[in-house]
Amino acid sequence: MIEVRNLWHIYEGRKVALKGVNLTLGNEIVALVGPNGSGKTTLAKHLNGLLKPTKGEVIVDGKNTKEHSVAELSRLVGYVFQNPENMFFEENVFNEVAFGPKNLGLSEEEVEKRVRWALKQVNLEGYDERHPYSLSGGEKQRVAIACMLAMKPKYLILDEPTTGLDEKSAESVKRIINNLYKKGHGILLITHEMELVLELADRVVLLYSGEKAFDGSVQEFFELPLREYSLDTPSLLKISKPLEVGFVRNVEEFLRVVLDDV
Ligand SMILES: Nc1ncnc2c1ncn2[C@@H]1O[C@H](COP(=O)(O)OP(=O)(O)OP(=O)(O)O)[C@@H](O)[C@H]1O
Repeated sequence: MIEVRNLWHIYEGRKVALKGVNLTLGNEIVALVGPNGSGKTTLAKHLNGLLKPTKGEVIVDGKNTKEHSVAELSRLVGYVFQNPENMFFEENVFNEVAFGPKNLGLSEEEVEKRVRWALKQVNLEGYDERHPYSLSGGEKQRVAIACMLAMKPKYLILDEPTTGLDEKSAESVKRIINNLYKKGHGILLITHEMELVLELADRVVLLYSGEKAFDGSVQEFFELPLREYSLDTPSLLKISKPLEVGFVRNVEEFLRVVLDDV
């Protein structure tokens, strides 16, 4: 369990980015949403100790982030940044994914085992020799997820994992996220894509001006006046509301309800 207790973050230059945020993350998919500048990235960076609280505390499976290094916390909390390709620096996929486990000081055999396992999780077996920059956007995103998985973290933070991907790649990344959740990972999904929230999340946390404005179910979230928070309503809900089909999470559910009524 990750527990964020009364977390304040004030950047140098005195920008108050988080104002007393409380949050828990267990084995669930929590969507972290909010307008630009509301504090999402700042909050996420606290979960693996990249930032330390100005006030309050963050406890990851009993470890207070103030008392543990980023290296230690990264074993527990993996973070896939937005536009991960900016972080690739090895000449092939195998070495890219092996980089983290090697740094943990694992044996060559264990490193290879982890790389093979991680690439399998994201359906990139056989991509070992490919140059990371030669891959498509979706494949790069999957390599970035594999890099993180190879560290075997319990919790995953994914920052805009499907933004900029074509539909097929986005579907594949969504499937991977769902599988990881089913395997027992806690997942924090930072996104501006409300379709993704509707389809994948168990719970939604809305930040507004550094404060938690909402923390609850996906259905309750989509009943909020989202425009006031500069957020959109997914097209599926715009269509389904006037048809009074109730709350549906994806096109298949929508069709099932609509066709049942015919
Ligand atoms: N290193 C920094 N120094 C000073 N202020 C910062 C720094 N990083 C972020 N901020 C400010 O803190 C506030 C929260 O920023 P943050 O990046 O956490 O928001 P966000 O919700 O992730 O935004 P976006 O959706 O645009 O990525 C913003 O006002 C931002 O300008």
